[in-house]
Amino acid sequence: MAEIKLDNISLEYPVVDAERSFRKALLSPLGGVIGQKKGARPHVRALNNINLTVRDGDRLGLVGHNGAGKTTLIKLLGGVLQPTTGTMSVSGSTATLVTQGLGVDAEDTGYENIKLCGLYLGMTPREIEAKTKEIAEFTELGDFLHLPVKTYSTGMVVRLSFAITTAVSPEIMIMDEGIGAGDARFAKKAQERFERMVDTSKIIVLASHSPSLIAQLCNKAILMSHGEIVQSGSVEEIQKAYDALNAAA
Ligand SMILES: Nc1ncnc2c1ncn2[C@@H]1O[C@H](COP(=O)(O)OP(=O)(O)OP(=O)(O)O)[C@@H](O)[C@H]1O
Repeated sequence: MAEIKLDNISLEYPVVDAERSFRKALLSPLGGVIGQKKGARPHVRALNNINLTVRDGDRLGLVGHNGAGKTTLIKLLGGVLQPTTGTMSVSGSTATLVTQGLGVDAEDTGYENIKLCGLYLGMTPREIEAKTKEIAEFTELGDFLHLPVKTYSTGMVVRLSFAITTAVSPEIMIMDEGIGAGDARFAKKAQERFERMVDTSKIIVLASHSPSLIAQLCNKAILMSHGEIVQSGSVEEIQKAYDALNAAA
């Protein structure tokens, strides 16, 4: 059984070189909570006292304003960030799908990137070897896969990173804004592959500003604001609450 459990999670980013902009930033209506303890560096409290349980069958959408803490929560769930306080447990194989920041290295060839990104995604070297041919075919990049990624167009990089990230079959999919899918023809076959991955996963957590993407992929949602969960419920309820929040702002 797959499960994610967060107990009283808070996460603070230390702010380096903040003295100059600190006062101005205090006035901002967006973002997390900026604070400074006596004698310590300023910090941004991006997540504040988060309690959340996500179970098998849950497809959870994260909704909220810029700087609400969605990406930070995604990075925490993906193991990229550690909480400052609180405890987190994740049971189930997890893949974090972000097009940007997947770790595609422009100096390396397509094939080298398949190996390296495969490792980031939690595949074993043996699994990567077994999947390389299929990933390569799916990209349709042919001999370009022997060349450094810096020789690719933007769409070619998207094809490569999409093919790699969707080669895994995780129990838990963590996603920021969905994943890009290249030109129209590639987008069609990418959609099918992505849907297969969604169907076979047990838990999805998706942060997005797109109401239609959330409605398409999620069966529940939480509304975040200033690093806190302010409401949880059905996708419809949360979209309504978010619209109301925006209308009041
Ligand atoms: N590396 C960092 N260093 C310092 N503060 C950061 C860093 N990354 C994010 N923050 C702060 O943490 C807070 C939450 O940011 P986060 O990126 O999680 O928000 P978000 O909800 O994903 O926003 P968006 O919708 O704009 O992507 C913001 O106040 C932001 O300024």
